[in-house]
Amino acid sequence: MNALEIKDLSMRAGLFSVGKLSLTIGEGEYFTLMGHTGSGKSLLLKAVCGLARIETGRIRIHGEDVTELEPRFRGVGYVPQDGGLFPHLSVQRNIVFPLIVRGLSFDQAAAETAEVVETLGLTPLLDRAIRGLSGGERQKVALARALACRPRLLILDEPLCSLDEPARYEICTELCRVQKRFNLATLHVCHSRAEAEQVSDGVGVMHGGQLIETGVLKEILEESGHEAVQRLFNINGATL
Ligand SMILES: Nc1ncnc2c1ncn2[C@@H]1O[C@H](COP(=O)(O)OP(=O)(O)OP(=O)(O)O)[C@@H](O)[C@H]1O
Repeated sequence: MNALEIKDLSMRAGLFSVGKLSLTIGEGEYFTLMGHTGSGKSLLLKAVCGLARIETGRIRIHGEDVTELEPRFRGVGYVPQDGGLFPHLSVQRNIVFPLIVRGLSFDQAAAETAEVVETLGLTPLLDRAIRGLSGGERQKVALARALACRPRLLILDEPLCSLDEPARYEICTELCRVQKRFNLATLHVCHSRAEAEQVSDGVGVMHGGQLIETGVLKEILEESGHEAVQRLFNINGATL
């Protein structure tokens, strides 16, 4: 069974429109969504999370039609572009937050998230304030919070854009490890070819609200005839 199936999705935001767009992500697959700024990547992620209204189409997660479901019932772990952490709460309070909202006590939520905290090496940081954390540490906390509810699908919107190359490489390695550990299908928006090469099983390229390429990155780089793809990856001297 596929982890995510998007069929004939269309949506609007102001003057911008997306679609009709179809995309399938397999069980345990790490799928990276790329494209120039303003091509509709974040809108698509928000539609899958249930945070943006769609006009047509269906969204299925592990076979269940979630098109009409509220975000909290979709089983999606979402890391937004800015991480979305609560600055006034400690690291641990941030991580357990989604479980507290669902009615668990703090102790239950702490026990439930212990494995994720341990896997991401966050135990020494649990009592720290968000304010003093490095960019990489914040990204790990945001990731732990997204994993807290044991999602069926992980969605990451440019989670590493504020990091320098070594930190990005380290977190990418960590991401891959966690993703494989939990066999979690992942949809990850990124702008970095190096990042996409490091983590992806499959890649999609968006342009003007359309998904213009999907497949293995190496083949897209070698074979795509789309000018927008060639510009995105600076192929044949085409520049951004
Ligand atoms: N609420 C909104 N109202 C009006 N226009 C919107 C709204 N949300 C998004 N848009 C427009 O839709 C287009 C696509 O936005 P989106 O955030 O999906 O781009 P993106 O591909 O994620 O870009 P980036 O890589 O810069 O994050 C943009 O032109 C944006 O200005």
